[in-house]
Amino acid sequence: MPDDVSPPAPPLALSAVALTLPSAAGPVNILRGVDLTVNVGERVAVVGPSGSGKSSLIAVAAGLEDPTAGAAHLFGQDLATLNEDGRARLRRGRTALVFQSFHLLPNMTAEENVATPLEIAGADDALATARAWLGRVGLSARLTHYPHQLSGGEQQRVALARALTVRPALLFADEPTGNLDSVSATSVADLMFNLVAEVGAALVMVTHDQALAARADRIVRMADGRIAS
Ligand SMILES: Nc1ncnc2c1ncn2[C@@H]1O[C@H](COP(=O)(O)OP(=O)(O)OP(=O)(O)O)[C@@H](O)[C@H]1O
Repeated sequence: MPDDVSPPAPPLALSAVALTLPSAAGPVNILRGVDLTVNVGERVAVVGPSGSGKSSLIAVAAGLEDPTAGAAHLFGQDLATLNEDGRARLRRGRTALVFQSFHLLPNMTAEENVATPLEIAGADDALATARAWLGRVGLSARLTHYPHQLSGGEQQRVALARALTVRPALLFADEPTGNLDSVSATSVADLMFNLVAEVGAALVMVTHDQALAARADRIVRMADGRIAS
């Protein structure tokens, strides 16, 4: 390899990240010095007791919350050096989020939900691509159904299609199977791991499910706002 080809920046690098938020009872130290680097294509599970800061870590990593101290880099860019627009541009198309409670737009059909990020990205064939992705997640027969007409597992499969259709380099998933029965959870997890591998995305996944965590390349355990191991 020529000397001037440097390796790609890690999709995510957090260093000494602290997050303190105000509350009626005074400031709460939610994250207390988190160091975490996620490499290209790496799948990381974040586990730990309730309240240990797992969702807050995702919020900072995804640029939804500003760290009080420390630095968060996405694809080598320090988020602190970017304004709101710059962060949105950096995230758009390169990161995606899947939540426990699906977060589909209720007034849009399944295919419209999946097409939306493609339209925002300026794709010409957004609806056709959305339909193809819904086929990939086994929902060809549900294209024009609204979220309330879909089961939880189906809604999460729509959310996965919506997240991955833009072929992000980094997927955040916060309890992606937390609201699903065990059969749906397994099928959503299988799809998520297959699709993440196919698009070459790194994955940062918060979960209470030990079997799901065990499928990751690495498990990070949080306790009291820190990475314990
Ligand atoms: N906006 C906020 N203001 C004050 N405290 C907050 C805020 N958001 C979260 N917290 C507190 O920060 C701590 C960490 O919350 P977080 O949601 O990150 O934990 P978690 O590990 O994801 O928990 P769970 O597994 O229950 O979802 C909790 O004690 C929570 O009450």
